Amino acid sequence: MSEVVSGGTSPAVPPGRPRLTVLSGPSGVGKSTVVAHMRQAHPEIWLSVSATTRSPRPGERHGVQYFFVDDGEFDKLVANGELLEWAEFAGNRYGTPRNAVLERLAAGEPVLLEIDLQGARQVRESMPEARLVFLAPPSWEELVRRLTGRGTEAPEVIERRLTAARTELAAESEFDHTLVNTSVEQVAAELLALTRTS
Ligand SMILES: Nc1nc2c(ncn2[C@@H]2O[C@H](COP(=O)(O)OP(=O)(O)O)[C@@H](O)[C@H]2O)c(=O)[nH]1
Ligand SMILES: Nc1ncnc2c1ncn2[C@@H]1O[C@H](COP(=O)(O)OP(=O)(O)O)[C@@H](O)[C@H]1O
Repeated sequence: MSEVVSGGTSPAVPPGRPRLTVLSGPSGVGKSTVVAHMRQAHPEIWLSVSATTRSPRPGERHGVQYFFVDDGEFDKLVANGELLEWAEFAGNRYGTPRNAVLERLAAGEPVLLEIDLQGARQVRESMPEARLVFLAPPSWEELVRRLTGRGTEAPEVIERRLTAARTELAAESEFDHTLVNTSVEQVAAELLALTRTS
């Protein structure tokens, strides 16, 4: 593939428009683990920080994993048009702050969104150039094992997430690519390649 070089000493930049990649997949499949692994080696892949009404898990910090907001604050974000997309998932609301994403894309940086199926569908509508990637578990049993083994949710919350997972798994064909999360290292490398190519 040919590369566009913008100047004598400038690094080569990938041709085409800056890439917006959306990663979705059922709760517990390993999205955060894979993204963290990829970004450890490639911090230049910018990950959008979403707003959510869910409570922080132990160790989660405001502005790092999420912007943790209450219902009233989320209502305002929606009313002011500040979210690129948003959805209710398993009893909480989640949304992508619009401006930060548009600024990064305008600066030519690769942007990654880690959002649910409903959000992915909204992005497909509003930004059809986005690349939609589905992260699938090796099996249903392994998904249950990972979600349960993470130990961050109560049994009834796990049940809600597994109910959502059935819907999400059924929608895999709507995505441009499917990656099966057997090996974190391998999937992180595949995801990196998808975020960088036009
Ligand atoms: N639509 C949408 N979904 C989001 C957003 N941020 C996170 N999610 C999704 O919400 C779901 C629940 O996220 P979370 O409570 O962090 O649980 P986890 O993904 O199991 O760790 C996951 O499918 C996330 O990808 C967002 O901004 N918009
Ligand atoms: N390839 C993998 N093999 C085994 N366990 C994994 C793998 N990827 C992730 N996990 C584990 O599965 C659990 C859920 O992963 P997490 O990244 O929190 O999922 P998600 O962000 O999709 O909800 C975590 O305990 C994580 O360590």
